[in-house]
Amino acid sequence: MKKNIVLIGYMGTGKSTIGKILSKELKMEFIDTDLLIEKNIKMSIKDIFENFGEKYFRDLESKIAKEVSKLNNKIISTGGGIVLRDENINNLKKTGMVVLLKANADTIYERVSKNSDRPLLNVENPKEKINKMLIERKLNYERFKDIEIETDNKTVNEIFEIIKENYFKTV
Ligand SMILES: Nc1ncnc2c1ncn2[C@@H]1O[C@H](COP(=O)(O)OP(=O)(O)OP(=O)(O)O)[C@@H](O)[C@H]1O
Ligand SMILES: O=C(O)C1=C[C@@H](O)[C@@H](O)[C@H](O)C1
Ligand SMILES: [Mg+2]
Repeated sequence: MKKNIVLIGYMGTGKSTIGKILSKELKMEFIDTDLLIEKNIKMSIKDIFENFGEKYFRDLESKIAKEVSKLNNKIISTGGGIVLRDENINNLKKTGMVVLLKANADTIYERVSKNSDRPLLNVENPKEKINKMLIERKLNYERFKDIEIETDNKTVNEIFEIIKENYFKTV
């Protein structure tokens, strides 16, 4: 029974992209908490935010975090705000190695600009919002990590290799 690999970090740091590679290469099932929420409620995250508000989304997210924490041998890519509630990340840490993916605001802005499906960044000045949120959330992201990776100047393959190496040291 192997530990999960749990990917945390701000939007656009590559959690879903790296998660899929880890899943394929390590032959561990891939779970994306954002996708799981959308599948369960049959609604996009954008529509959940618009129709029911952020609190409703966060409650769904906490429920999912608790559920997936019961699993083993999975690659779990999380929503960027999973660290906003201690209970979520405490649950995930029990069965998983927590990998924090980091990127600076310019890199994030460039990466998320390709896709406008992120309700919290649907504002007049997304770059300013990214900067503000990175500062507000810094401690939440840092507190629970087992390892952290700066992704700005790394290819997805380099990031994969770092996670793999660390993972096999711990299991
Ligand atoms: N190391 C990298 N180098 C270059 N591009 C990257 C890297 N990692 C991710 N990307 C690109 O950045 C974009 C965002 O990546 P991804 O969707 O995986 O982020 P995320 O952390 O899952 O975001 P969210 O929290 O919003 O779900 C994608 O277009 C992806 O191809
Ligand atoms: O950083 C956040 O708060 C979010 C990140 C996305 O993954 C989604 O979970 C949602 O758009 C909220
Ligand atoms: Mg994602």
